[in-house]
Amino acid sequence: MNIIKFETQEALNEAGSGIIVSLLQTNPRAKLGLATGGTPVGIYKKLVSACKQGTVSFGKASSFNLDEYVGLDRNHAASYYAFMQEQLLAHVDIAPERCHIPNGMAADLEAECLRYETLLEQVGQIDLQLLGLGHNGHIGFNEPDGALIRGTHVVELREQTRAANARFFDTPEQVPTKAITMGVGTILKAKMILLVVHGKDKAEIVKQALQGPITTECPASLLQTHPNVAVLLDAEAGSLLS
Ligand SMILES: O=P(O)(O)OC[C@H]1O[C@](O)(CO)[C@@H](O)[C@@H]1O
Repeated sequence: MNIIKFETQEALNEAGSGIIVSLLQTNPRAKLGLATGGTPVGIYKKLVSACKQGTVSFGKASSFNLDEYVGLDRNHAASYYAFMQEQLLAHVDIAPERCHIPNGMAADLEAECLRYETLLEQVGQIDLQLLGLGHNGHIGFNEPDGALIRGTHVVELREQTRAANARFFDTPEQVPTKAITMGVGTILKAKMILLVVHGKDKAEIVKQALQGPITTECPASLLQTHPNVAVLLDAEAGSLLS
């Protein structure tokens, strides 16, 4: 694992977007695994600027999001579909038909998980998977558990996760109780993983994930088994690392 600490958010976002820009410059057809949540927003802003300035094009790239809430229409402001449009996809030159996200409104959720996992298998390896980190060590929406499901599946969200994401909804009760997520097995298939973490409130889980035992009770700790992971931390998130 290549762990890099940054003094400022600005420097972290510059480095994160720089990695993605370099990838697209060398491989314009790159398959990008994208994440939601507060963490990648600054990186997405930099990518939008780079695209507007002509430094990079997403014209031949494709994107595959990690997860989506169950039961939230894509037009709902807090859906991950809407989030991705607002933060990145509507502002860069990516072809809409090459942007993929699970459909949390599918009548048959199991069939939707199978469709998404099959799509990922058919397109081949994701070139770069961007990840944030949940306070309990979740990646995508893979919550800590005695065992993890390898592929794309429906997950019951932990109360801690719902509470953390309540800031994106009008009331905490509106946060869905379920989501569709790529599995940790799906995530680990990517050629490269870029894990980004901010803030003091994640310092302890960063230490557990990167330097603690590899356990399904901290899904992010399984990233230790991947051969090509870059971790970008702000000074606070990295403050407990030895
Ligand atoms: O970046 P945030 O908002 O702290 O969220 C961390 C992680 O939690 C999720 O939002 C899911 O709860 C992920 O999508 C994200 O990577």
